[in-house]
Amino acid sequence: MASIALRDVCVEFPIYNAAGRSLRRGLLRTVGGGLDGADAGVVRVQALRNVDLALAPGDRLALVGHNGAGKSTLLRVLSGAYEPSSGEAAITGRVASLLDITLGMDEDLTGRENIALRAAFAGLTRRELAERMDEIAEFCELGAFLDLPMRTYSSGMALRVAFAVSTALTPDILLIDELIAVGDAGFAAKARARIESLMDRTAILVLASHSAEILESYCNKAIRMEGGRVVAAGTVREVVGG
Ligand SMILES: Nc1ncnc2c1ncn2[C@@H]1O[C@H](COP(=O)(O)OP(=O)(O)OP(=O)(O)O)[C@@H](O)[C@H]1O
Repeated sequence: MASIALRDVCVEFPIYNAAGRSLRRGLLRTVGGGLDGADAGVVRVQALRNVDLALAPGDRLALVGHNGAGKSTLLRVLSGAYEPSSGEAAITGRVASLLDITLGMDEDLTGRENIALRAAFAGLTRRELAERMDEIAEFCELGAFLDLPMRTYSSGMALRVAFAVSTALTPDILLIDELIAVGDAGFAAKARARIESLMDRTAILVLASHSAEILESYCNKAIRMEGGRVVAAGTVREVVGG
């Protein structure tokens, strides 16, 4: 069964070449996170501080907070991309994350080869991939381009491939950092429908967004982050409005 349990999770990024006073002062004025400059020459950005979170099937969590509050860092901990610097993160279930979706695509491989590579990373078996390849290829609407190296693609074409494969499998846990429009108007409508269907089918959804309207339509609970901490939790209306 899908579940997320974070206990006292902290994530910090040590920055080793930030000894200069002006840089340090500059960093201290930044919008989010938190800084601990205790060690000589090392500034530590505290991206998450003592975060506790428990989610079960049926939970659709909205992540709210200003730029730099820690939302993306939290999503990356949930995706397994970041290990907590301290505390514990226990994530059970197959995770699909729509974060940095084009990251790791190899420009020298064809779109089809990149799909196979990404599918393998996402945990699809060869058989699952074989069953889904035609549908993924069709969804991209790239015709013969799918068998050309991705360096011949426009950025929108690369995004179509990344999006199609990232959304090809029903996950237990779905992580989304802003619902971005993918491609031109026609493709964007098709992409939104595909994400909505995925959101309906996943057991747990975590969605970070700056849009109250989007969060209210898709989520049933919310947390607000500030300086890497969870500062409020409740219904979407309470947290987004507060
Ligand atoms: N790789 C990194 N190295 C150093 N600091 C980082 C790194 N990633 C994030 N941070 C810092 O951690 C803090 C939280 O950043 P994060 O990206 O999680 O915020 P966010 O809430 O997602 O913001 P946004 O709404 O702008 O996407 C910020 O202060 C940011 O500068």
